Amino acid sequence: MGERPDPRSDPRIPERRRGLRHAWDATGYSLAGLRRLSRETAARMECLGAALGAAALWGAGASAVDVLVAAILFLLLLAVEAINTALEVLTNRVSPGWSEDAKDAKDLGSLAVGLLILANAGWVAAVCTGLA
Ligand SMILES: Nc1ncnc2c1ncn2[C@@H]1O[C@H](COP(=O)(O)OP(=O)(O)OP(=O)(O)O)[C@@H](O)[C@H]1O
Repeated sequence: MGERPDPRSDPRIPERRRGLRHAWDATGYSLAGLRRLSRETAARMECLGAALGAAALWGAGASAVDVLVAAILFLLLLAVEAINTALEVLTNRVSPGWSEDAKDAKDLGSLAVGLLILANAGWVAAVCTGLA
């Protein structure tokens, strides 16, 4: 069996640095991820939903704690959407044709996002109706 080429020898992959420089680099990579996520229609729709939810919470006179919980749930949704997008990108790369595994991977990622959308909508509905 032939040896695999070391991907780190590709000059487009930045070298790993240590300490504060590592944290600085990681922040840059996260911002690059945010730019990539902003190209996803689903992420844009979720931001629109968050804006509508914020308006509903404001109209219902939600407390600061209610708004904090809603904000944390929304950040969790964006985080899972980012991981789902990464999963889709990798799935398309590994399995460009139809496969049961690709279907499972994408459907499960979709389920994770769907559950968090339910949690977000449920929380806003509970606050607005006085249940929470
Ligand atoms: N390679 C594949 N093999 C089998 N089924 C697939 C494959 N690609 C997609 N699917 C099926 O099609 C569905 C939609 O896939 P798609 O890639 O369009 O994702 P999506 O959830 O619409 O993503 P997005 O709209 O965020 O890009 C998947 O959930 C899966 O059921």
